[in-house]
Amino acid sequence: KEAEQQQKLANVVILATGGTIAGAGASAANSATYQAAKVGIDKLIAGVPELAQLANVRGEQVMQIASESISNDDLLKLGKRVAELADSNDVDGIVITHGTDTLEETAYFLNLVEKTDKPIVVVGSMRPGTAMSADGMLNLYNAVAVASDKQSRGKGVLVTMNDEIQSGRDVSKSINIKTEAFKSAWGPMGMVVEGKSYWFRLPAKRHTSNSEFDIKQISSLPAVDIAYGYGNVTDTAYKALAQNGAKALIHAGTGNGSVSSRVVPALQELRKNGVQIIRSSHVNQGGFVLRNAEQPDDKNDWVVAHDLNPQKARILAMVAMTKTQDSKELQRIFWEY
Ligand SMILES: NC(=O)C[C@H](N)C(=O)O
Repeated sequence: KEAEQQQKLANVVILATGGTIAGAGASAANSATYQAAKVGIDKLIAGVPELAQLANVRGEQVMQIASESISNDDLLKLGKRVAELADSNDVDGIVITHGTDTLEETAYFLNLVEKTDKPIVVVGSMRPGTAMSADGMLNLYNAVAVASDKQSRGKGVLVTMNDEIQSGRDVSKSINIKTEAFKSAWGPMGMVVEGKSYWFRLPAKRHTSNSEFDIKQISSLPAVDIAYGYGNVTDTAYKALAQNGAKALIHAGTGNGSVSSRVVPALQELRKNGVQIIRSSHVNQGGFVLRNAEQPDDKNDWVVAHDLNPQKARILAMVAMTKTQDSKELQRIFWEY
Protein backbone atom coordinates (compact mmCIF):
# COMPACT_ATOMS: atom_id res chain seq x y z
CA LYS A 1 0.00 0.00 0.00
CA GLU A 2 2.79 2.40 0.98
CA ALA A 3 4.71 1.61 -2.22
CA GLU A 4 1.56 2.27 -4.27
CA GLN A 5 1.12 5.64 -2.56
CA GLN A 6 4.77 6.54 -3.24
CA GLN A 7 4.35 5.69 -6.91
CA LYS A 8 1.44 8.09 -7.24
CA LEU A 9 3.31 11.00 -5.69
CA ALA A 10 5.52 13.32 -7.72
CA ASN A 11 9.29 13.14 -7.26
CA VAL A 12 10.60 16.49 -6.08
CA VAL A 13 14.26 17.36 -5.49
CA ILE A 14 15.08 20.20 -3.11
CA LEU A 15 18.34 21.95 -3.95
CA ALA A 16 19.54 23.88 -0.91
CA THR A 17 21.73 26.96 -1.21
CA GLY A 18 21.53 28.48 2.31
CA GLY A 19 19.87 31.74 3.32
CA THR A 20 17.65 32.52 6.29
CA ILE A 21 15.45 29.51 5.59
CA ALA A 22 18.55 27.60 6.78
CA GLY A 23 19.35 30.21 9.44
CA ALA A 24 19.60 29.99 13.22
CA GLY A 25 19.40 32.63 15.94
CA ALA A 26 20.41 32.64 19.61
CA SER A 27 16.85 33.00 20.92
CA ALA A 28 13.28 32.59 19.70
CA ALA A 29 12.93 36.37 19.96
CA ASN A 30 15.64 36.85 17.33
CA SER A 31 13.64 37.31 14.14
CA ALA A 32 16.16 39.64 12.48
CA THR A 33 19.45 38.94 14.31
CA TYR A 34 20.76 35.50 13.41
CA GLN A 35 23.18 33.70 11.14
CA ALA A 36 21.99 32.62 7.71
CA ALA A 37 23.03 29.33 6.07
CA LYS A 38 23.56 27.16 9.19
CA VAL A 39 21.10 24.25 8.88
CA GLY A 40 21.62 21.44 6.34
CA ILE A 41 18.97 20.32 3.88
CA ASP A 42 18.36 16.94 5.55
CA LYS A 43 17.47 18.69 8.79
CA LEU A 44 15.21 21.15 6.98
CA ILE A 45 13.31 18.30 5.31
CA ALA A 46 13.09 16.36 8.57
CA GLY A 47 11.57 19.47 10.17
CA VAL A 48 8.54 19.31 7.87
CA PRO A 49 7.36 15.65 7.92
CA GLU A 50 4.17 16.72 6.09
CA LEU A 51 6.25 17.05 2.90
CA ALA A 52 6.04 13.26 2.55
CA GLN A 53 2.29 13.55 1.94
CA LEU A 54 2.86 15.93 -0.97
CA ALA A 55 5.74 14.27 -2.81
CA ASN A 56 8.65 11.88 -2.69
CA VAL A 57 11.17 14.43 -1.57
CA ARG A 58 14.95 14.25 -1.52
CA GLY A 59 17.46 16.99 -0.83
CA GLU A 60 20.85 18.06 -2.13
CA GLN A 61 23.11 20.69 -0.59
CA VAL A 62 24.44 22.65 -3.58
CA MET A 63 26.04 25.36 -1.44
CA GLN A 64 25.53 26.85 2.01
CA ILE A 65 25.73 30.64 1.84
CA ALA A 66 23.83 33.83 2.56
CA SER A 67 22.41 34.95 -0.76
CA GLU A 68 24.04 38.40 -0.72
CA SER A 69 27.30 36.49 -1.35
CA ILE A 70 26.11 34.54 -4.40
CA SER A 71 28.47 34.91 -7.37
CA ASN A 72 28.02 34.37 -11.10
CA ASP A 73 29.88 31.08 -10.73
CA ASP A 74 27.37 30.00 -8.07
CA LEU A 75 24.51 30.89 -10.42
CA LEU A 76 26.04 28.78 -13.19
CA LYS A 77 26.66 25.85 -10.86
CA LEU A 78 23.09 25.93 -9.59
CA GLY A 79 21.65 26.42 -13.09
CA LYS A 80 23.56 23.44 -14.47
CA ARG A 81 22.43 21.18 -11.64
CA VAL A 82 18.81 22.26 -12.15
CA ALA A 83 19.12 21.40 -15.87
CA GLU A 84 20.54 17.94 -15.13
CA LEU A 85 17.68 17.19 -12.76
CA ALA A 86 15.08 18.59 -15.15
CA ASP A 87 16.44 16.20 -17.82
CA SER A 88 16.12 13.13 -15.63
CA ASN A 89 13.02 10.99 -16.00
CA ASP A 90 12.58 10.37 -12.31
CA VAL A 91 12.31 14.07 -11.39
CA ASP A 92 8.94 15.83 -11.70
CA GLY A 93 9.71 19.11 -10.00
CA ILE A 94 12.56 21.07 -8.43
CA VAL A 95 12.56 23.32 -5.38
CA ILE A 96 15.47 25.64 -4.56
CA THR A 97 15.84 26.97 -1.03
CA HIS A 98 17.58 30.33 -1.19
CA GLY A 99 18.32 33.47 0.79
CA THR A 100 15.81 36.18 0.06
CA ASP A 101 18.26 39.03 -0.62
CA THR A 102 19.07 37.89 -4.16
CA LEU A 103 16.30 35.31 -4.56
CA GLU A 104 14.64 37.42 -7.27
CA GLU A 105 17.90 37.44 -9.28
CA THR A 106 18.40 33.68 -9.15
CA ALA A 107 14.73 33.02 -9.94
CA TYR A 108 14.90 35.31 -12.99
CA PHE A 109 18.20 33.77 -14.12
CA LEU A 110 16.73 30.26 -14.01
CA ASN A 111 13.58 31.53 -15.74
CA LEU A 112 15.77 32.63 -18.66
CA VAL A 113 18.08 29.64 -19.05
CA GLU A 114 16.33 26.39 -18.01
CA LYS A 115 14.89 24.57 -21.04
CA THR A 116 12.12 22.68 -19.30
CA ASP A 117 8.40 22.76 -18.57
CA LYS A 118 8.88 20.99 -15.24
CA PRO A 119 8.03 23.18 -12.26
CA ILE A 120 10.99 25.02 -10.72
CA VAL A 121 10.14 26.81 -7.48
CA VAL A 122 12.48 29.10 -5.57
CA VAL A 123 11.71 29.67 -1.89
CA GLY A 124 13.18 31.36 1.17
CA SER A 125 12.08 32.75 4.48
CA MET A 126 12.22 36.05 6.27
CA ARG A 127 12.78 34.56 9.74
CA PRO A 128 15.17 31.77 10.77
CA GLY A 129 13.65 28.46 11.84
CA THR A 130 14.61 29.19 15.46
CA ALA A 131 12.38 32.31 15.63
CA MET A 132 8.80 32.60 16.87
CA SER A 133 6.38 32.50 13.92
CA ALA A 134 9.13 31.30 11.60
CA ASP A 135 7.84 31.31 8.02
CA GLY A 136 10.26 28.84 6.42
CA MET A 137 8.34 25.63 7.18
CA LEU A 138 5.14 26.76 5.49
CA ASN A 139 6.98 28.43 2.61
CA LEU A 140 8.85 25.17 1.97
CA TYR A 141 5.68 23.09 2.27
CA ASN A 142 4.01 25.42 -0.26
CA ALA A 143 7.02 25.23 -2.58
CA VAL A 144 6.91 21.42 -2.62
CA ALA A 145 3.12 21.54 -3.14
CA VAL A 146 3.53 23.81 -6.17
CA ALA A 147 6.52 21.85 -7.54
CA SER A 148 4.57 18.58 -7.41
CA ASP A 149 1.48 20.03 -9.06
CA LYS A 150 1.06 19.29 -12.80
CA GLN A 151 -0.72 22.64 -13.20
CA SER A 152 2.57 24.40 -12.41
CA ARG A 153 4.20 23.06 -15.58
CA GLY A 154 5.16 25.55 -18.28
CA LYS A 155 4.53 28.63 -16.16
CA GLY A 156 8.17 29.66 -15.80
CA VAL A 157 10.21 29.71 -12.62
CA LEU A 158 7.97 30.36 -9.62
CA VAL A 159 8.48 31.78 -6.13
CA THR A 160 6.32 30.76 -3.16
CA MET A 161 6.47 33.18 -0.24
CA ASN A 162 3.70 34.23 2.17
CA ASP A 163 1.13 31.85 0.57
CA GLU A 164 1.48 33.53 -2.83
CA ILE A 165 2.73 32.03 -6.09
CA GLN A 166 4.76 34.69 -7.84
CA SER A 167 6.47 34.78 -11.22
CA GLY A 168 10.24 34.59 -10.81
CA ARG A 169 10.52 37.26 -13.48
CA ASP A 170 8.33 39.84 -11.80
CA VAL A 171 8.78 39.29 -8.10
CA SER A 172 11.03 41.45 -5.97
CA LYS A 173 11.88 41.77 -2.29
CA SER A 174 10.04 44.90 -1.25
CA ILE A 175 10.56 45.00 2.53
CA ASN A 176 13.17 43.21 4.61
CA ILE A 177 11.44 43.05 8.00
CA LYS A 178 8.05 41.48 7.25
CA THR A 179 7.08 37.99 6.12
CA GLU A 180 4.97 39.71 3.47
CA ALA A 181 8.17 40.68 1.68
CA PHE A 182 7.86 39.54 -1.93
CA LYS A 183 5.74 41.58 -4.30
CA SER A 184 5.30 42.02 -7.99
CA ALA A 185 4.11 45.26 -9.56
CA TRP A 186 1.82 43.07 -11.70
CA GLY A 187 0.41 40.93 -8.89
CA PRO A 188 0.88 37.28 -7.91
CA MET A 189 0.06 34.45 -10.34
CA GLY A 190 -1.79 32.45 -7.74
CA MET A 191 -2.19 31.35 -4.15
CA VAL A 192 -1.27 28.16 -2.35
CA VAL A 193 -3.48 27.18 0.55
CA GLU A 194 -3.19 23.97 2.61
CA GLY A 195 -1.04 22.36 -0.08
CA LYS A 196 -3.32 23.18 -2.99
CA SER A 197 -2.57 25.80 -5.67
CA TYR A 198 -5.11 28.24 -7.07
CA TRP A 199 -4.06 29.98 -10.31
CA PHE A 200 -5.21 33.34 -11.60
CA ARG A 201 -2.80 34.49 -14.36
CA LEU A 202 -0.02 33.46 -16.69
CA PRO A 203 3.24 35.20 -17.57
CA ALA A 204 3.26 37.07 -20.88
CA LYS A 205 7.04 37.19 -21.28
CA ARG A 206 9.26 34.49 -22.81
CA HIS A 207 10.72 31.98 -20.35
CA THR A 208 12.17 28.47 -19.88
CA SER A 209 11.20 26.17 -22.82
CA ASN A 210 10.36 29.18 -24.97
CA SER A 211 13.61 31.02 -24.20
CA GLU A 212 16.46 31.35 -26.69
CA PHE A 213 18.98 30.90 -23.86
CA ASP A 214 20.17 27.56 -22.57
CA ILE A 215 22.26 27.01 -19.45
CA LYS A 216 23.97 24.06 -21.15
CA GLN A 217 25.51 26.47 -23.65
CA ILE A 218 26.67 29.03 -21.10
CA SER A 219 30.07 28.55 -19.47
CA SER A 220 30.69 32.09 -18.18
CA LEU A 221 28.81 35.35 -17.75
CA PRO A 222 30.17 38.76 -18.80
CA ALA A 223 30.85 41.49 -16.25
CA VAL A 224 27.78 43.71 -15.88
CA ASP A 225 27.60 46.24 -13.07
CA ILE A 226 25.09 48.68 -11.62
CA ALA A 227 25.52 52.37 -10.76
CA TYR A 228 22.90 54.34 -8.86
CA GLY A 229 21.26 57.63 -9.84
CA TYR A 230 20.52 60.24 -7.14
CA GLY A 231 20.68 64.00 -6.54
CA ASN A 232 24.19 65.48 -6.89
CA VAL A 233 25.46 62.24 -8.47
CA THR A 234 28.81 62.30 -10.30
CA ASP A 235 30.10 60.06 -13.09
CA THR A 236 32.85 58.57 -10.87
CA ALA A 237 31.19 55.19 -10.24
CA TYR A 238 30.23 54.69 -13.90
CA LYS A 239 33.76 55.38 -15.11
CA ALA A 240 35.35 53.23 -12.41
CA LEU A 241 33.11 50.26 -13.17
CA ALA A 242 33.89 50.50 -16.89
CA GLN A 243 37.59 50.84 -16.18
CA ASN A 244 37.34 47.71 -14.08
CA GLY A 245 36.07 45.75 -17.09
CA ALA A 246 32.28 46.07 -17.14
CA LYS A 247 30.93 45.17 -20.59
CA ALA A 248 27.57 46.74 -19.76
CA LEU A 249 26.46 49.25 -17.14
CA ILE A 250 22.99 49.19 -15.65
CA HIS A 251 22.00 52.74 -14.79
CA ALA A 252 19.74 52.37 -11.72
CA GLY A 253 18.12 55.65 -12.59
CA THR A 254 15.69 57.96 -10.91
CA GLY A 255 12.07 57.98 -12.20
CA ASN A 256 11.84 56.97 -15.84
CA GLY A 257 15.50 55.91 -15.80
CA SER A 258 16.46 59.57 -16.04
CA VAL A 259 20.17 60.44 -16.16
CA SER A 260 21.76 63.49 -14.52
CA SER A 261 23.28 66.04 -16.89
CA ARG A 262 26.52 65.51 -14.97
CA VAL A 263 26.54 61.82 -15.99
CA VAL A 264 25.23 61.93 -19.60
CA PRO A 265 28.58 62.83 -21.27
CA ALA A 266 30.41 59.97 -19.54
CA LEU A 267 27.76 57.46 -20.59
CA GLN A 268 27.88 58.70 -24.20
CA GLU A 269 31.65 58.34 -24.17
CA LEU A 270 31.54 54.86 -22.62
CA ARG A 271 29.04 53.71 -25.25
CA LYS A 272 31.41 54.96 -27.99
CA ASN A 273 34.10 52.82 -26.37
CA GLY A 274 31.90 49.72 -26.61
CA VAL A 275 30.25 49.55 -23.18
CA GLN A 276 26.49 48.89 -23.35
CA ILE A 277 24.43 51.43 -21.40
CA ILE A 278 21.13 50.12 -20.05
CA ARG A 279 18.72 52.56 -18.42
CA SER A 280 16.58 51.07 -15.66
CA SER A 281 14.74 52.65 -12.75
CA HIS A 282 15.23 52.29 -9.01
CA VAL A 283 11.61 53.29 -8.37
CA ASN A 284 10.49 50.52 -6.00
CA GLN A 285 7.87 48.14 -7.43
CA GLY A 286 6.94 50.14 -10.47
CA GLY A 287 9.92 51.43 -12.39
CA PHE A 288 8.83 51.63 -16.02
CA VAL A 289 11.43 53.00 -18.41
CA LEU A 290 10.35 54.02 -21.89
CA ARG A 291 12.64 54.34 -24.88
CA ASN A 292 13.50 57.89 -25.96
CA ALA A 293 11.56 59.37 -23.04
CA GLU A 294 13.86 61.36 -20.70
CA GLN A 295 16.88 60.50 -22.89
CA PRO A 296 17.36 60.14 -26.68
CA ASP A 297 18.19 56.41 -26.62
CA ASP A 298 18.20 56.08 -30.41
CA LYS A 299 20.78 58.86 -30.75
CA ASN A 300 22.89 57.61 -27.81
CA ASP A 301 22.57 53.95 -28.82
CA TRP A 302 21.44 53.05 -25.31
CA VAL A 303 19.06 50.29 -24.23
CA VAL A 304 16.11 50.56 -21.82
CA ALA A 305 15.29 47.89 -19.24
CA HIS A 306 11.55 48.71 -19.29
CA ASP A 307 9.97 47.30 -16.09
CA LEU A 308 12.98 45.26 -14.96
CA ASN A 309 14.54 46.62 -11.79
CA PRO A 310 18.31 47.21 -11.88
CA GLN A 311 19.28 43.83 -10.39
CA LYS A 312 17.03 41.93 -12.81
CA ALA A 313 18.27 44.06 -15.71
CA ARG A 314 21.79 42.97 -14.78
CA ILE A 315 20.79 39.30 -14.96
CA LEU A 316 19.14 39.68 -18.37
CA ALA A 317 22.04 41.73 -19.75
CA MET A 318 24.57 39.07 -18.68
CA VAL A 319 22.54 36.25 -20.20
CA ALA A 320 21.80 38.17 -23.41
CA MET A 321 25.44 39.17 -23.87
CA THR A 322 26.49 35.53 -23.92
CA LYS A 323 24.86 35.63 -27.40
CA THR A 324 24.98 39.16 -28.77
CA GLN A 325 26.94 42.41 -28.46
CA ASP A 326 24.48 44.29 -30.67
CA SER A 327 22.50 47.00 -28.88
CA LYS A 328 19.41 46.54 -31.11
CA GLU A 329 19.35 42.83 -30.35
CA LEU A 330 19.78 43.63 -26.67
CA GLN A 331 16.80 45.99 -26.81
CA ARG A 332 14.70 43.32 -28.55
CA ILE A 333 15.61 40.90 -25.78
CA PHE A 334 14.71 43.45 -23.10
CA TRP A 335 11.23 43.83 -24.61
CA GLU A 336 10.66 40.07 -24.98
CA TYR A 337 11.87 38.72 -21.62
N1 LIG B 1 15.96 36.48 4.57
C1 LIG B 1 17.15 36.14 4.02
O1 LIG B 1 17.24 35.06 3.51
C2 LIG B 1 18.26 37.14 4.07
C3 LIG B 1 19.66 36.62 4.00
N2 LIG B 1 20.59 37.72 4.15
C4 LIG B 1 19.96 35.92 2.69
O2 LIG B 1 19.62 36.42 1.66
O3 LIG B 1 20.59 34.89 2.68
